[in-house]
Amino acid sequence: MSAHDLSADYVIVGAGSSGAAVAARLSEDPGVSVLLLEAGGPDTALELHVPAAFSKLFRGRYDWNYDTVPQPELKDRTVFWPRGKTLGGSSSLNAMMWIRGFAADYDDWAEVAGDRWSWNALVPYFRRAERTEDATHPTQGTNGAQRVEHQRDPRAQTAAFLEAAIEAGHAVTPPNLPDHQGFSQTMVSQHRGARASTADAYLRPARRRANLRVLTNAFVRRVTFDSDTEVPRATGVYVEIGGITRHAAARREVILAGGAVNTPQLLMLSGLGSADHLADLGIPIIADRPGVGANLQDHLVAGLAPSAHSGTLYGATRTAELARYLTTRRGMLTSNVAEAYGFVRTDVADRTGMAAELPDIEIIFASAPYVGEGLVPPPAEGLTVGAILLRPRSRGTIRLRSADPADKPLIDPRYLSDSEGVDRATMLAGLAECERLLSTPAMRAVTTGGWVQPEGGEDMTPHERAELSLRRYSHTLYHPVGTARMGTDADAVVDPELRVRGVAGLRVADASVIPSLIRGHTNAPAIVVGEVAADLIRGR
Ligand SMILES: Cc1cc2nc3c(=O)[nH]c(=O)nc-3n(C[C@H](O)[C@H](O)[C@H](O)COP(=O)(O)OP(=O)(O)OC[C@H]3O[C@@H](n4cnc5c(N)ncnc54)[C@H](O)[C@@H]3O)c2cc1C
Repeated sequence: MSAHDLSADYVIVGAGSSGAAVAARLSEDPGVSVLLLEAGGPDTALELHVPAAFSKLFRGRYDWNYDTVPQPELKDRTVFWPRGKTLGGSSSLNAMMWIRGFAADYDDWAEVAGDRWSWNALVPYFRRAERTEDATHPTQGTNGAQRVEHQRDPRAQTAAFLEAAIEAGHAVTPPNLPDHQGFSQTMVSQHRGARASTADAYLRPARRRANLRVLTNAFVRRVTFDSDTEVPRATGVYVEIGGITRHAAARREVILAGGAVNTPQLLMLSGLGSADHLADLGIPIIADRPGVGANLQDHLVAGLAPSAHSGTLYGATRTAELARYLTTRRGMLTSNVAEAYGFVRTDVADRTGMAAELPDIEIIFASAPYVGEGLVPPPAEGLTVGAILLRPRSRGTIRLRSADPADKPLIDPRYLSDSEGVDRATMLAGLAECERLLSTPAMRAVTTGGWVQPEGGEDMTPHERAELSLRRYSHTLYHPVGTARMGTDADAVVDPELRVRGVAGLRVADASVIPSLIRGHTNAPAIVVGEVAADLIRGR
């Protein structure tokens, strides 16, 4: 590849959790050339690497800075949706929680996309991806690309929370078991107290390869097709670099890895989507694929933030903490904030027939009051105990605002919109469990009885606090998936080999293909999707 020639065997769009893995694996073969195009800049800034600083990146230059459309069930609020825009993508901006979910979640994928996506079939990919410190289960990798480590300096309140879980009758278990998971201290995608993104895990070790070219500040506008063939064939992408739009030609395939918001946006801009929607915007149709941008699922979280005695991350911005971090990589700044979590099954799961022994709520614990969607610094010493809706029934959409690639897409997760109200009932049951945990002796010992959020919570009933927390303060846990769903059925956007139906030479490899949300967090499965995609492309 010469400096001016933008052609390659494989053109990959997006250097995020999945895209970095695909690029690194494909370029292991010196016989093929790989061009990785990333819209964001390089990941050199210090704040990308200091764990506790992650929410300081929100609405900054490394964030696509999205907001949803108003959500009727959340008092018509818009919800802030950050997405990483740099090498590593959202793995460079995320909260570093490594939580793989349950084996049953992946077996659900296999139900719609075939056995290749079952838990048993994916275990070798988890093992290939992970480098786990003190692995406790044979399905955990110890020699893979991605560091998964213990926190170096968890807060004392985190131990109190795990004690509270036991007092409330829950089991404390090792993290990342395939089933029967209880409460655990979070393992993190970090190495020695610093963030370990997929740029660290996959791209840095591959950077000297002559056959891998990574371009940053390269904004892809759309995929190009040769429509003279029987089935339109992807020939490359138009990419804007330094204000100039150029064509990057793919000799073999184009692989979209722009994430669950930008990948459906790119597909629609390229003429793949609902024919009516594209026609409204004057976009020439390559294939009528109504599934593009549909099936959007996200994890909603609603937190309660009691006031706490000292020692929370409220103190993390002190100069002494920065000095400690820079000299020893220890102290509060190594925290990923959400230092513990646990899985619970509410009585709603029993009523609605969720398979036995599986949770419908994750309780998340942060040793700081996570308020204002993370956009404001902790206002006081406090904690957060929140409920995450693990398996939402509500489904939303990504749609284009216009035919201009620079326009932000319309994001409508339709939170809590399921007709039977199961999502809302589950969240309220989850918040009741948060209150139960907060009333244990272990939590009472570290909290003051006052409230940071909801403000004035001491004068409210638990139900009033739950209602406020859900309607006024709930927000995304940043886990959108499903907008270019894989499956064997005709409505699926991609087939089980991740090839976009209706065209040739185009695959999707990112969180968009995930057909249903896991009971966990989405970085690990996004990386695994990238690992599998590379094998599929290599014909393995
Ligand atoms: C604030 C935040 C906190 C989170 N916390 C956690 C957590 O603690 N644990 C966890 O497991 N998950 C977490 N997640 C979710 C997890 O990080 C994502 O699910 C995962 O990174 C998604 O991977 P992806 O490859 O699908 O997309 P991304 O990693 O978002 O990658 C997409 C890449 O494509 C690039 N791109 C997009 N459009 C274009 C274009 N047109 N041209 C060129 N490049 C483009 C983007 O800039 C980006 O680099 C969090 C996410 C966020 C945002």
